[in-house]
Amino acid sequence: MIKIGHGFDVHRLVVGRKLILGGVDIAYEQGLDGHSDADVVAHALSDALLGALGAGDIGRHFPDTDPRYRGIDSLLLLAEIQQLIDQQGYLLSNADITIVCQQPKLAPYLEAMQSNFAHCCRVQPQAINIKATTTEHLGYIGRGEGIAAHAVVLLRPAYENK
Ligand SMILES: Nc1ccn([C@@H]2O[C@H](COP(=O)(O)O)[C@@H](O)[C@H]2O)c(=O)n1
Ligand SMILES: C[C@@]1(CO)OP(=O)(O)OP(=O)(O)OC[C@H]1O
Repeated sequence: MIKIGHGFDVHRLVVGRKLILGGVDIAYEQGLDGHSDADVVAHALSDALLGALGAGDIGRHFPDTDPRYRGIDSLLLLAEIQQLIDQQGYLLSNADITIVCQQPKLAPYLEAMQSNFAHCCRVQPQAINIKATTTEHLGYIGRGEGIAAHAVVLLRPAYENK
């Protein structure tokens, strides 16, 4: 049986933090606030994968009250989630991700994010599609108060008998 999952996350932009998206360190005057590295794109993908597994969300697996996750690289969390997918006998078929961000321009960084996610999830880069869009200056994202990301994934059985 194939399984679908959806993930959504938002983090606030603040001065004095690095901007890490999809594991890529992006040159910008603000970064995302959070207990972890606040990689909103990795979090949306992680939630989509956990959703497809029927395994809750990243807050349940990696609570923001746990000092082990302070400042953690969210790609490490994604790699742990990939282990759960392996254990349940599934493979990632494809992921489609949309980053909602007024600024900065993300197009130059999308390929590096794709490569990071493909490495963590052990798939070909073509299985991971990442898009960026603004909100045409509307709302909290348009005012530059934060960045959001959406992800949908399909998992397929690794073995014939599932
Ligand atoms: N942070 C962003 C947002 C968008 N892009 C690219 O610009 C294109 C146009 O964006 P609209 O919101 O005006 O539709 C979009 O398709 C992306 O290719 C970007 O690089 N960084
Ligand atoms: C991964 C975690 C760990 O603290 O990251 P945060 O930076 O707190 O990000 P959020 O998306 O609010 O919740 C997920 C958390 O579990």
